Amino acid sequence: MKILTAKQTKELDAYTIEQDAISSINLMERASVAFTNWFLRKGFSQNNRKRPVFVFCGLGNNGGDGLAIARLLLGNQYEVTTCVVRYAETTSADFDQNYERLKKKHPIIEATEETHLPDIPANAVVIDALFGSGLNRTIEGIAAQAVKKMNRSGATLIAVDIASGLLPDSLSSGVIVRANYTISFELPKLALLLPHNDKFVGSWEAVSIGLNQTFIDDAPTSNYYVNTAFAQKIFKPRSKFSHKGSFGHALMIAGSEGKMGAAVMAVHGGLRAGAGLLTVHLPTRGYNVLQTALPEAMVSLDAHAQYVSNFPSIDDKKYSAIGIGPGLGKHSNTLRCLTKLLEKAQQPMVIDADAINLIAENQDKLLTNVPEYSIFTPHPKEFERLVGRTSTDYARLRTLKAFCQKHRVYVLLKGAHSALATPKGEVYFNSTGNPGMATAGTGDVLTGIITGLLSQRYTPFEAAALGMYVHGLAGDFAAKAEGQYSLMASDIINYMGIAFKTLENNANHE
Ligand SMILES: NC(=O)C1=CN([C@@H]2O[C@H](COP(=O)(O)OP(=O)(O)OC[C@H]3O[C@@H](n4cnc5c(N)ncnc54)[C@H](O)[C@@H]3O)[C@@H](O)[C@H]2O)[C@H](O)CC1
Ligand SMILES: [K+]
Repeated sequence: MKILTAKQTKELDAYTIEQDAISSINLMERASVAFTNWFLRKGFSQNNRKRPVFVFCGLGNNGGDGLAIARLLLGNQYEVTTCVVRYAETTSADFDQNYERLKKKHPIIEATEETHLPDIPANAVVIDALFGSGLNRTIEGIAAQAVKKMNRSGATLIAVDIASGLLPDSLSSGVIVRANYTISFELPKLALLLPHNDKFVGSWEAVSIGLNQTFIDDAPTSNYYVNTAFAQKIFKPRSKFSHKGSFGHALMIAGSEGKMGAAVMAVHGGLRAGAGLLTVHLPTRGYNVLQTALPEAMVSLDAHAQYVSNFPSIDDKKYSAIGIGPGLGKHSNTLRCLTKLLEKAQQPMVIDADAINLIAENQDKLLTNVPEYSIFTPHPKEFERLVGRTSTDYARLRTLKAFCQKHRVYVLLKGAHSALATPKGEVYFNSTGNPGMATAGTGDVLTGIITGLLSQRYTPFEAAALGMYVHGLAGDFAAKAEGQYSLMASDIINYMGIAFKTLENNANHE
């Protein structure tokens, strides 16, 4: 799914009106109906009574949506208080039409100064329709006072399209609505996916309003959203005649004294992701642990007991994918081993954890030897070690894209909505996952999954995108069953089967 800019969204809106024989007022009605349907599904009742609804409207089309939504909710027997915040003289034509329609049957509060703003009880549901994608500067005056009042109310705040004050695709400042929910029209906006905006976005959903698909398909963008449909397209179901040789042989180089569990997690992830064969290379002291935990894996033993200091021959292309990093440690011999491996390796690798840290600490020597199209899987701290500090989410995205373009690698920056950047400078944001997954070992599982997929001849991009999606989906299933608090990395492994099965089932029904 594509993520478009505010400017493109406006063009998309206009194109749909022109091409699809729908008037802008009817498109507004569609958007308002889509919002209201979502609202009605949620219900927003307390003790079997509908909670009071307060709608705050601006003067543009976002405000027009608010007026239409107020009308639709009145029709569904909600008790609605509507307030138009008169921060300027001019109003949009579609705002005017919806204003007249609503005013005929419902009183509208006009707020030109703070004392006019209605008091909001804490049990209310507030619909924020002050500004949408047309916002182009910080909010001031009576509109800012309205935002502050909403934020102070303790009520549930729902943003129409986007929280007022939040710019869709650039850095925002000033007062911003702290929404609990955001209902974005048609496509997600970049701002919804960035960590620092979480408090303004809440949980969000994109609802379809039937905007023109040809325009969307043709629109240039470098930002994408990896949803189920996207992952489904990448997923390859197995054919009847496949055998374990069809799914490659993965090599995982991992583990050090006290961190052998990381190797176990990674290997487990790789096997559950369907690697035909998997050899793990690890320090001798990890042998019993590994073979006991995972008899399905083969083991290549290092020359050293406590850390990795060498690696098995990769000359004969025996391994269709190599992953390195989980629990590796940063011993000087391990650094020497990684240096040699990078010199030798001809194929893209999956590079995680201490392998990233070692590369970060020895950039001049190591970075140029990383095989093209390798996949780095850093968490934000590891990424910072690699590229330095960045001051905002937008600056970090720019740095991420530039790093991938310069070194011709993929970087999967982990977090809520993990961001997979490509050598072309595109970014693919993940749709799956939950805060329960911020716990020990989940990154090792991800490295294993991606290595396992890479070994089955998914391209590096496909392996990374599908891997991050399935990892998050398994985490979501695990959280549903076990709750987010107690979720452990091994739960993700346990739910990987169900995650893959959803893709298998859908593929079979196509
Ligand atoms: N995208 C779609 O296909 C549809 C979108 N709809 C809704 O329309 C809004 C966008 O509406 P627009 O009139 O362009 O802008 P806003 O309502 O967000 O803002 C109004 C107006 O206010 C001016 N302005 C901007 N920033 C400020 C500020 N800080 N202070 C004062 N005034 C400001 C500016 O001139 C804006 O134009 C979209 O979000 C959807 O909710 C349609 O209903 C359906 C299709
Ligand atoms: K809004």
